[in-house]
Formats: sequence, C-alpha cells, structure tokens
Amino acid sequence: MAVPVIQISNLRTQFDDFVVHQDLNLEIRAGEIVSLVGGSGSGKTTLLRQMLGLEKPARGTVRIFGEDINDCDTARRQQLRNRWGMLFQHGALFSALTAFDNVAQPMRELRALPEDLIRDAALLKLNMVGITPNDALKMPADLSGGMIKRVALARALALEPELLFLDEPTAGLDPDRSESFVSLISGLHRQMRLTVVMVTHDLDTLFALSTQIAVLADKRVIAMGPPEEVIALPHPFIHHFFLGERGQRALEVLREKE
Ligand SMILES: Nc1ncnc2c1ncn2[C@@H]1O[C@H](COP(=O)(O)OP(=O)(O)OP(=O)(O)O)[C@@H](O)[C@H]1O
Repeated sequence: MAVPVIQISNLRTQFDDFVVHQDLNLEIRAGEIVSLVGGSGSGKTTLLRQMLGLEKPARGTVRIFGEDINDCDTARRQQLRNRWGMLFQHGALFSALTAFDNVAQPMRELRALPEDLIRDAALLKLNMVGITPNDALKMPADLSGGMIKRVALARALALEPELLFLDEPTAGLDPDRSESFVSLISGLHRQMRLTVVMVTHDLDTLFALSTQIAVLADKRVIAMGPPEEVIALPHPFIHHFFLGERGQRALEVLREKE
C-alpha cells in the first residue's frame, strides 16, 4: 500500500501542565479531503501547525510524505514544504505586493525559474481561481474578501503542491461567495489530484467537501471516516456538533449530494 501523505503517531502536546493531545494518531491517504473538527481549544490549529513543522510536539512523530518532519535538516524540510500549500485564515497576502506578485513570490523564492515562466505560471494559477490579468495588477487592499481568498489560494497552489492545508477556508465569506469557493476547491481537487487537510467550523463547507472527517476530542482523534459514518457514532461531542439545529440543515446538503 502507498505511504500515507500524513502519518501522526503517539503524539503528545503539552503547554506547561496543560495537555492538549495525548496518544493522538492520525493517518491521511492521498487524494482524500479530510476535515479536522473539534471543540474550541481541542487543538486543531496546533495540530495543523505541527503538520507544517511550525511546532514540535512533546512526544510522538509527524511524518509527511513518509518523512519525520522534526528529524530532517533545514534543506530537506524546505524541499518537503515545497510539496504543500497552505491557505491561512488571516493575513494570507503581502499587502505591499500586487495579487500577481503575491502568487509569483513562492516561485521567485526557488531561484530556479526564469521570469517569463514565472509570469505564465502565475497568470495561469490566477486564471484557475477566476482572477483576471487586470485584477492581478491590483493591491490586496483594492480586492474584495472573496477575491483575496482566491488570490491566496492561487498562491498556495503556486508550486503545484500535492497537499493543500486550509484553515477555515470560508470564514468571513458570505453564503454565495462561500459556496463558489467550495466549488472552486472541489474542482481543483479533482483537476490537480490534491490531498486536502482542512480545519473548519462551517458545516456546509465540511459536508460539501469532505471525503473523511477526523474528530478531535478527549485529546485524541476519537473517530475518522466518511461523513455519514462519523456523524452516526454515539459520542457526546459528535452528537452536539453534527446533530444540533445547524447540523440538520447541513445534513440536508449531504443527502442532496447522494
Ligand atoms: N503557544 C501556546 N502556549 C500555551 N498554550 C497554547 C499555545 N498554543 C495553543 N495553546 C492552548 O492549546 C489549546 C489548543 O489550542 P488550539 O488553538 O490548537 O485549539 P483549536 O482547536 O484550534 O481552537 P479554536 O477552534 O478555538 O480555534 C488551547 O487551550 C490553547 O489556549
């Protein structure tokens, strides 16, 4: 069987005496769209940061593409980083650069590509997310919230990643923009054969996109599987999160998809 894209084993995270994760295990296979859900403070963002190699766990291993992210040198880690893209919830773009330069920047940092190739590739990525060459010349301050998210997504895709991390991708977007952003991610997932890991509180986004849901509770991943299986599990957090009033509405979307 192929090596999992992400494999987290026996992870422990601790801040002073406060234990956030204990004996946490998680395996993500290529091509999945995995949503990480959990209550506030359950450690979703911290786990995402550990996958990105931005934080080191107290114990356990985090393997990305089969390599221990905390046990490789800086050059190797950078090579791994070039294989994933990250869409941060806030502050996704450099405010002093145009949309175009924001997307070109990760390619320029590689110092290996000629400028004309970078130009074509950046315009192509912007086109994929529906940003015109004219809008590409604008500064982030002159773009709408939805357009900023699209440019940030184009930037995350700049190096043709195999893996894409999304932190609350639709937060701050109105329902229409949120829906079109979801279709965009879904289309790109198919087109680029991406593996996607996302943290979201938005049940509409979650049900529209996820092939798997991983539930973080009791300091561990207590369940992982297809949405319809996970929501049927008898755990108080799952019941509360998915089967409340807002969950019912989102579930209708899931049933319409079937
Ligand atoms: N650098 C840090 N120092 C001390 N405590 C931290 C640090 N980072 C996170 N924590 C604590 O760890 C716990 C998990 O935080 P984290 O932000 O990962 O949760 P989360 O599940 O993403 O929450 P939310 O859904 O509210 O964003 C919280 O109690 C938080 O206060």
